[in-house]
Amino acid sequence: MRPYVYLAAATTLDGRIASATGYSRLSCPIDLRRLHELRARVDAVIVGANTAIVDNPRLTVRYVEGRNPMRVLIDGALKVPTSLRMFDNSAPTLVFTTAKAPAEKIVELRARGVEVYVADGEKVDPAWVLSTLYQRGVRKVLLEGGGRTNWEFLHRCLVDEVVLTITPYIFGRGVSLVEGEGYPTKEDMPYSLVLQSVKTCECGQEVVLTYRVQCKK
Ligand SMILES: NC(=O)C1=CN([C@@H]2O[C@H](COP(=O)(O)OP(=O)(O)OC[C@H]3O[C@@H](n4cnc5c(N)ncnc54)[C@H](O)[C@@H]3O)[C@@H](O)[C@H]2O)C=CC1
Ligand SMILES: Nc1nc(O)c(N)c(N[C@@H]2O[C@H](COP(=O)(O)O)[C@@H](O)[C@H]2O)n1
Repeated sequence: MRPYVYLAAATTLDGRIASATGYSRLSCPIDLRRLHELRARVDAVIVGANTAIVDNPRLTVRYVEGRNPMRVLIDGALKVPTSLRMFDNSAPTLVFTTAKAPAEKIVELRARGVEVYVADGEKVDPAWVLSTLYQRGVRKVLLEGGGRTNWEFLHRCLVDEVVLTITPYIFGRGVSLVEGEGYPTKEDMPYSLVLQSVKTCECGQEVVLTYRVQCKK
């Protein structure tokens, strides 16, 4: 069993979630409130190591009333600094890593109240992350990127809904919504995307698309 998984992101018109320099502040304030409403509705929010390093996110609920979700970091080599804001104790925080992680970093994080799970293999299996969260009572998860982590979940059909805000920018280069090995044709995609809703943001410049992800298997 696994939780229901939302993938949320803001992209430019050319599908980037960040510029080549890592700049990613795309959403308008109204869209950020929508994101925080979603955070308040889920039990856990997941990010990958690069997002944690580049954005140093808090991953808390601040722009609306609501409880903070559990924060989950996936970082196979545990390359993030232990000074990240997400380790500040303002919400329960879990790290999924592998035996490649420096032992002293694991000790330090555990001493600071962060729960660290160490996978057996070379990589962290996203299905294992989700089943572990489910066993802990997590029923809804928000995947907040970045591109590589989005691929890791989408490629395995572990996302149920994509909530995408299209913003009026074009970067030309940078990090795409999904960064993986890719598919040669649309037929090779292991899932179909079914449009659920199209909403113009109250700011008048952004469009929020919601797609259901249907696994082909
Ligand atoms: N505009 C938006 O909505 C958002 C933008 N971003 C941007 O995305 C960029 C980062 O994206 P990416 O570079 O694609 O990196 P990412 O944030 O997806 O992190 C990838 C890293 O996470 C770890 N990781 C992920 N899955 C793993 C697995 N299964 N096993 C082991 N380790 C795993 C690895 O260290 C991997 O190198 C940042 O610039 C950030 O600002 C991130 C989230 C939302
Ligand atoms: N939905 C969305 N829109 C944007 O414009 C964004 N930049 C992001 N980024 C995500 O939010 C995290 C920052 O969270 P805090 O404000 O620090 O709580 C960032 O790391 C991305 O996961 N998302």
